[in-house]
Amino acid sequence: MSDFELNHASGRMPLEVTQATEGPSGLGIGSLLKETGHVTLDTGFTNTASTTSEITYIDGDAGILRYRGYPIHELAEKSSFLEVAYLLIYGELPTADELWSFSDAVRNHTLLDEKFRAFFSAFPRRAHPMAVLSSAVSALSTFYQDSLDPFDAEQVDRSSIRLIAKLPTIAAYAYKTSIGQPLLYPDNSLGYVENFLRMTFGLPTQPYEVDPEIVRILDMLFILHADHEQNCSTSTVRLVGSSHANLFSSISAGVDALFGPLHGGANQAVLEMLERIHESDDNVDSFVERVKKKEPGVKLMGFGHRVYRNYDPRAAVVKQATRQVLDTLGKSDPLLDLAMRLEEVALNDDYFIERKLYPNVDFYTGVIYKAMGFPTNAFTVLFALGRLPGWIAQWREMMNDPNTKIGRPRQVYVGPSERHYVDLGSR
Ligand SMILES: CC(=O)SCCNC(=O)CCNC(=O)[C@H](O)C(C)(C)COP(=O)(O)OP(=O)(O)OC[C@H]1O[C@@H](n2cnc3c(N)ncnc32)[C@H](O)[C@@H]1OP(=O)(O)O
Ligand SMILES: O=C([O-])CC(=O)C(=O)O
Repeated sequence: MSDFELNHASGRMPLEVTQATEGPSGLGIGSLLKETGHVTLDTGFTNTASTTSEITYIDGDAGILRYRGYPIHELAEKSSFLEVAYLLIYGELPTADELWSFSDAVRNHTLLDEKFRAFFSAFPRRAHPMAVLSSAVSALSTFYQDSLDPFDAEQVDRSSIRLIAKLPTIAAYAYKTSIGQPLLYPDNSLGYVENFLRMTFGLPTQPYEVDPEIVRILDMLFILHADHEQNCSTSTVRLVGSSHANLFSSISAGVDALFGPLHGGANQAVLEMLERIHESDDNVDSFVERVKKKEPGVKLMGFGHRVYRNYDPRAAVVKQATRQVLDTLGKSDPLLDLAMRLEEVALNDDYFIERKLYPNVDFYTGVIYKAMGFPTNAFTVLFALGRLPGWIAQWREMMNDPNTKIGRPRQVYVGPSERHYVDLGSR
């Protein structure tokens, strides 16, 4: 019997606690418990690795991000989203033939079952698109019962392709339903992003035209979002998958985790924050003062990151792209000037400097999505479309790792010690 079990059996406080930074190095939690009787308390996993991984490398102090070894700015400049999806999932850049086959497989699966289309009209008009997306992804498993075995490589490949192919269709249909417009079938003569934009903004009676520069920039934004190692949603995908839940269920859980404003939902929250500042008497300086006073609910959204203690390399690329999109569309947006002013004030203020708070990937994306015509509540869906290959790659890596165990953190119990039931009449 281990110390831990003895403690429990005697009814004393069950666990001694070791701070994450002080625990003996090189021991997994199982062995840590066996050898020391101590468990690591690390709320928020600030210093606990949940896995080894070959997919994404981040050096948060140096502002470095690489997918499978390739620097993010090279991929953003030279690659395409489907190529990056292949790289993340299979570990190598595809040859021309491999990319063609992969893209062709995706093209062949963009359609949703007719019965599935009816699903969208069941939601209330004002349903948040992330809630619709998560439900719809979960529901995919009911249509594709032939590809749910997490240990059958061919089935996993089929589910991966289906997800990548159908997510844009689902996202577009969630939007169309919310504004009461008819759903368009995918047009598989178009590229991945153009097809998505057409299903989102096109009308059955009119030809759809979009500037290729807008397509390129949205494709690049998807690349920038495609993976970020063990973030909240990816860890959720892994945790759910660790119980051997199928890929659709695991990804649906990832969508839910992404929804929150501290994670992917920050892109929506940033735009709402900018609009509130713009429409109110609050100017940038007084808003920043309120943030620093930590008024309840007042944060500089789109700032701060658990891993980056230096500028998020993606934020720099997004900032530059914001200007390009506005120029391409011949638009201006006072919210961009406001965001730049907020950034300047924050980056010169001791509160943010001491805490190493910089703009993250979500700070500028909202201004771009707004200029492209997306409603604010659709922004996080765009993040999900980008993050999908990363979720899939991480889930597959975990399933193929012989060391994977069901994810099951321990706790430090701080409730009452044993006490005895008191009859209702005596309380
Ligand atoms: C895609 C992504 O998920 S990127 C992140 C998107 N989220 C956001 O933009 C929301 C705003 N940012 C945040 O809430 C946080 O910075 C997070 C969630 C991203 C990271 O959280 P953590 O790593 O747990 O950092 P934590 O919340 O402990 O912050 C450290 C300190 O900086 C402060 N801080 C962190 N972010 C912010 C912010 N955006 N505005 C004001 N203060 C902040 C905290 O209040 C804390 O101050 P303290 O030391 O005085 O208590
Ligand atoms: O890594 C994180 O904690 C958040 C995230 O997903 C990202 O920045 O893309």
